[in-house]
Amino acid sequence: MDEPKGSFVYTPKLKPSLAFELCVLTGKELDKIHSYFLPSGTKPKMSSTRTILLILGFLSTLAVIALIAVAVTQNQPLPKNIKYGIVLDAGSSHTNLYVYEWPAEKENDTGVVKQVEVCKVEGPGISGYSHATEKAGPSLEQCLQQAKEVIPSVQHKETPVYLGATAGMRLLRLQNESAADKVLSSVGNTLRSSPFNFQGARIITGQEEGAYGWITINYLLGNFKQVSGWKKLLHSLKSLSETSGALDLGGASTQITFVSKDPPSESPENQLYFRLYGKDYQVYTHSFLCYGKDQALQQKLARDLQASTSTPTVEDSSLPDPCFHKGYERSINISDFFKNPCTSDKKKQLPFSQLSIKGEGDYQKCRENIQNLFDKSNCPYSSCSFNGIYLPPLQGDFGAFSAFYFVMNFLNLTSEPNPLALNKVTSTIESFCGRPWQEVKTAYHHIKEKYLSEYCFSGVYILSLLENGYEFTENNWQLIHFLGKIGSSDAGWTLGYMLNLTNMIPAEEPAGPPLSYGSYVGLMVLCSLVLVSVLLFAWLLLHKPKCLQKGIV
Ligand SMILES: Nc1ccn([C@@H]2O[C@H](COP(=O)(O)OP(=O)(O)OP(=O)(O)O)[C@@H](O)[C@H]2O)c(=O)n1
Ligand SMILES: [Ca+2]
Repeated sequence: MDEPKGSFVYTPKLKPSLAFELCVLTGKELDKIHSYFLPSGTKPKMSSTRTILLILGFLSTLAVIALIAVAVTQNQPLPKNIKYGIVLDAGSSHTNLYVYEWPAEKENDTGVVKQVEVCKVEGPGISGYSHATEKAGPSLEQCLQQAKEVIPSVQHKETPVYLGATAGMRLLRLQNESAADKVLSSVGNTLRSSPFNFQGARIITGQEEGAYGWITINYLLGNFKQVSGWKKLLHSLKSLSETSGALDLGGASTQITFVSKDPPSESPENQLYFRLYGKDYQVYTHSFLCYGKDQALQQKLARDLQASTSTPTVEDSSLPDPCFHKGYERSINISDFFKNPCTSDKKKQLPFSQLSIKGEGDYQKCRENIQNLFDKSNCPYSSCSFNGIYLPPLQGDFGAFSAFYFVMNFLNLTSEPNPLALNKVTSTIESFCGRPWQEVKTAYHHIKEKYLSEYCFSGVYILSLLENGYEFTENNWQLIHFLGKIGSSDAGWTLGYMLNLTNMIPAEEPAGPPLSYGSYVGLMVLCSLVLVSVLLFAWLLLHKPKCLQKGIV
């Protein structure tokens, strides 16, 4: 087709509206179209109103496109400015270093901080350096080096580093305060001389350990999420169990933390009050020192020794133990054994310095044996867990982590999303304990002997702690979820500790834009589409194509 000439210059952009009219072309209409292309000087037949409308329509479409383009580009999230934080979990059995990262501009949102690195420090926990306190700090060097490689060097100086020590150091402080101080000062010196921003090395309380574990899992599960509009209404209708309880089992202590319904606490030392993202939480927590799985075993052995000193077996320095596999033997140094505050009250003069433990692999006897660790004889409150410690009625779901997870995961008992029934868990542990040590060792040769030899004891201990100690039953057992990680982050107290110390959890809901970025763009697109449709409709009304007039289409 020849290029149209003349004063009415054909604009290709008008083509779509013309094409629309070409639905039914009569001879008369073709003439009309031809008239658009008449040379200059020839008066086009199209009315001036229609021309104006066409131009207006075209301009509006352009405006809408421009509007969307501007909205999308102008409100694009800024390139990520990442911040980092380091927490060292100085546990009784070992130290872990965690590196967390989060986008700087979203500091107060929920669920934005995630773990990007974990480094297991070689050797024992820092409380294990009580005889060589100056070596505690240097033991952390290798993991600090790893953190230096993960975090960009320009950000080293601004990256906070915290060390929190738990039950191992609480015990060392009870046993030898000056050794505990020296260990803390050694690790403090090492961290101070690292390129990071040292924020302190201290022994955290059992209450803090419980509280920060609870904050960690609820933060990671998104239970503190800020909600608005109709979701807020739904949220307020939900029951109190919108947070998950936290069960933490370490080597030296264990913690239980959950939102309790009972308003006035009978035992104020177990009660914590939080205001997080504009919501109040009344949280029950308790930490049992000496009830971590390593110390519980020490307590059990001390009791067994005490009970059997009069029996001839102990004279030949060997002690049968139903919680170890048949054929397993372990030797224990008696003088070290009773220095521990968890066993010192059971101290006995024994005619030998080494005790040999001989496994029997008997679940029932082991269970009865362990049950004695939980004294249920006196309770000064309306309800107790054990040893006269207040426990309100259990409430909602629980996340069970650390050694709860390590042990249950080894025994294949962490099934999610459908947790196993209590009788299945019991029978699995019972049959595992009944397997001879040689068979277990061969089947799991890749697992450290220290861990492997104790999974029978630990499995029975976990059952006893949850069933006898906290009184979980077959009815609420499946509310316990054994979890190691949530997303990429380990479940534990460290994340909650850092969130708190960096003020990343606000008490009040931060004022944010009423709409999220996605909803904003969506709304813009919708409004624009409505506008275009209205314009198109108006144009159609004023310029009815023949096909519509005749009802052909
Ligand atoms: N794969 C693993 C890893 C650890 N463990 C055991 O789990 C316990 C340690 O649990 P952890 O939560 O790391 O305890 P700590 O933090 O060291 O101790 P605490 O919190 O009491 O200070 C130890 O008995 C350790 O032998 C295990 O059985 N299997
Ligand atoms: Ca721990």
